[in-house]
Amino acid sequence: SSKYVLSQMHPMWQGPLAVPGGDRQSPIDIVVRKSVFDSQLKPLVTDYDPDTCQQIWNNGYSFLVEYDDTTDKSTLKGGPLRDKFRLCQFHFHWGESNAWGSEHTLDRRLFPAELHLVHWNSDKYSLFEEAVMEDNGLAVIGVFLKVGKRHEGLQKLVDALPAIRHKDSVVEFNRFNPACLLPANTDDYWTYHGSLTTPPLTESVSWIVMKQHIEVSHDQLAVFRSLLFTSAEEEVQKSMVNNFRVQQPLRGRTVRSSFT
Ligand SMILES: NS(=O)(=O)c1ccc(NC(=O)NCCO)cc1
Ligand SMILES: [Zn+2]
Repeated sequence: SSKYVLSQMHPMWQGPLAVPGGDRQSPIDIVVRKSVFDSQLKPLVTDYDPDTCQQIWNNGYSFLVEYDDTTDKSTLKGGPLRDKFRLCQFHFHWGESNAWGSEHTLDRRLFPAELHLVHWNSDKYSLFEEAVMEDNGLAVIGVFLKVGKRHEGLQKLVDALPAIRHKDSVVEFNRFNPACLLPANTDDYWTYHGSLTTPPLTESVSWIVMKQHIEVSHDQLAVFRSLLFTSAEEEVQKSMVNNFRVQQPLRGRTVRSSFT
């Protein structure tokens, strides 16, 4: 209806936000031929307990599926990581069209969306809020989405989205195993040191970007775009689209690959 202003550029995304001394900002363009194979990189080991899934909510930037991270029940280790990391939430970034939407790019190639599984170092810290301030306090797995066949595992999440259309809406969400959103091959990835891609943009993230994408249907992605940036009370509603940050300078960082 006319009440909904389509794909208003959300103020937060206009241009790269300068971060004082920000020389390891994310996202970046991964120049595949410039990535360096590192034989020391191990396969990722994820061990997610679907019973730790708690709620799904619209935080005004994306929608988050939050996990109980008070114990080591849903964890990530291996890969480039020395410690054990606890899953706290996952979310996505997407465009208003299938032509763009991802945060990272591969040789400048944009994907329609990108999944982020957010973990914090539970060997060293006792809370996300502590870990987010520390070098390598966080580990985020990035998975590219392409439009194709319907993703059966995603559908349970898609069906919950109409209930959290507006900013700050929350619904209970249980028994979802995020492993179903990982690609078949999780041995091949790129990794680099970077930052959160939304405020506070802290430079505490070991990024692990999967080489293999997952496929979701056009209709499933359209439901992501039916979410709103705005709360129910606001006069003008803004479609939640283009919630990605622009690529940031590499500043001499090396992107390592786990595969040749
Ligand atoms: N897009 S991103 O870099 O993966 C990212 C992850 C977590 C956050 N912040 C966060 O998780 N805050 C506290 C609990 O939600 C912000 C950005
Ligand atoms: Zn993200």
